[in-house]
Amino acid sequence: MDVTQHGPVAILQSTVNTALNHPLLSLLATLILVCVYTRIASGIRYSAAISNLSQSSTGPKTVPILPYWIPWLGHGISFVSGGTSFLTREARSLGQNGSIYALSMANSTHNVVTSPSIARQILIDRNSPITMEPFVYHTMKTFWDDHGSIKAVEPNALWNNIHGVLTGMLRESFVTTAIKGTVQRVEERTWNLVSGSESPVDQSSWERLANVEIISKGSNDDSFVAEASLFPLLRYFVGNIATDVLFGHNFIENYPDIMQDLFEMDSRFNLFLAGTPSWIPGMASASMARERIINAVLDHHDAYFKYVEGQDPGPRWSDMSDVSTVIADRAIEFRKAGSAPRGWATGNGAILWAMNINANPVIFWMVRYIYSDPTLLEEVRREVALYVRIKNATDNGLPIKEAPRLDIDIAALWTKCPLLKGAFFETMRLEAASMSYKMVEEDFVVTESEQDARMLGKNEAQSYLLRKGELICIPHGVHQSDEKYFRDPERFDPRRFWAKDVEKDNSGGEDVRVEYGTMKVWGGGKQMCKGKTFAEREVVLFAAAIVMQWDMVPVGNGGKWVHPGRKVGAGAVTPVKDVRVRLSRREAW
Ligand code: HEM
Repeated sequence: MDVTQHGPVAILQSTVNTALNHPLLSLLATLILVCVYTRIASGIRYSAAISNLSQSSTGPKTVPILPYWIPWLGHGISFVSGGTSFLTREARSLGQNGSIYALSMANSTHNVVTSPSIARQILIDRNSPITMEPFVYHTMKTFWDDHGSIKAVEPNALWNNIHGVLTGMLRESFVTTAIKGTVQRVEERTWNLVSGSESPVDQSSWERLANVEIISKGSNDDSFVAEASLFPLLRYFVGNIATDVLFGHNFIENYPDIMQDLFEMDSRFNLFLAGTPSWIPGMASASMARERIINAVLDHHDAYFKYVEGQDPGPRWSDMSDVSTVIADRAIEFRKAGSAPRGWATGNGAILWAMNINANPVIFWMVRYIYSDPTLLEEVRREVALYVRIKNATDNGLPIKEAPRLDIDIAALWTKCPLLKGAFFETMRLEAASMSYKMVEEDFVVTESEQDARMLGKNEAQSYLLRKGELICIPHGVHQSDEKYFRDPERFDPRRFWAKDVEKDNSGGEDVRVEYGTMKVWGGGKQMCKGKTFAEREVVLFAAAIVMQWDMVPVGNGGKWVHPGRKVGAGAVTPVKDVRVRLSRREAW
């Protein structure tokens, strides 16, 4: 048909006919048109917001939403797949306007804050009208599949009594007991991080998961050389002790594979959060692991309730006296609030998860960084030698002697070892790209500091309006890798966080202060990391013990330590490549 002869009606009719004859092609064309329209409309809106930012009018500015192609979903795919790397790229490409920008995802606005002064105002200022509650409900529903049991708990009981127990984790009473138990286990077990047993049957779970292989048996029982995959070795060694400290030794004995399930479930964190159903390929194994964790915690709590009521919880739970106060008190508060069992199982499972997803990889990275620099290794060993000693067991007169153990002064490791502490802070800067997520409860204005504005090359500080119902995402890793704040950001510098007056210090290190500065790796506000005080001691404890007890060199790469790449997840990054190392025990120093 010659449409030029028949006008607009004929054109429309012809289009409809073509669409009916080629439905798939038409659908595709419509989708492309919708995406192009979305990109143009969001681009125009973005340009208007940017030009408004550059005008010197007073009053708060609108946060520019980056342009996007796909309606409703917006930046969702890039965010889920790229995480902090994607957010960093966008922030850097915005130059002067990079202190705060917004993404559109699932039809809501997510304000991404990269300026440390705005982050501080949101996290620390108690008057900021922000909440994390919707995000917690969402995480419990999608990641933990709580069947709505957390939402069903009366809010006052949930946010005051049950959540309030977590605040106790920051108190000395919790930290002292939990750290004392951790120190004791590290003192006893570091000797057998690699036991020397060749058969997997005699090896511990972390040795089996790290594929420990004995390379040379040595001249006596203790001196051997072994190869292991360092990341699983440390992740599971730490996880085993941490779980024991949190849930008690019966739990880890009854559920020795719980850590594997936890990390399996965690490997799909972003996909769970995006609402991906468990029948989608690749999700089944993580969903089954989640169900096993929930059932394990249910079993544990069932026994614990019997134990506190003076009933017999059965032979598998013969000693529940070492369940930590945080798990015990929360279980009891959940029950008092009338929660369904799935509520306390997922709620306390989440504590186990929070305890292991950051600290364990951080310990791996810290150990790797220290060994990869022979001078640093030597300096750290010299610094901690007084506080991590080796004690031979007293002769019991039997043919099989008890293994030597460490004797660790944890208080001194934290207060008198600035190099160790500095290496910990620097490891977190590079490898713990944590994220704080909040929701705005009322419209409010945030303002960057003059100093942050200058850092971005602006003449004056700017204020931004955040609107009720919008979300705030603070990706701490974007700031932690910003060369404006951390010179030569890719370089590992264990003295970077030493306070400025260190040059005047003549004490040989003891009086050096190590400060977080603008780094807010623990988040902040009501939902700040409750494990902070514990984790600070835990990380330096494990790192110091391993560094003193073991020698290690990498296998492959010509014996050089090569960065294994970063896999982004919910917590600290994990290595992309296997880090295979050769270990031998140090028996004296
Ligand atoms: C290096 C290790 C760790 C890092 C970097 C870290 C970081 C974080 C961050 C960024 C948050 C969210 C804060 C926010 O949204 O503002 C958080 C929450 C939390 N962390 Fe940690 N964490 C670590 C270790 C631990 C450990 C060892 C425990 C347990 C003993 C723990 C328990 C928790 C809990 C319970 C929450 C939730 C707090 C709440 O909802 O009130 N964390 N952590």
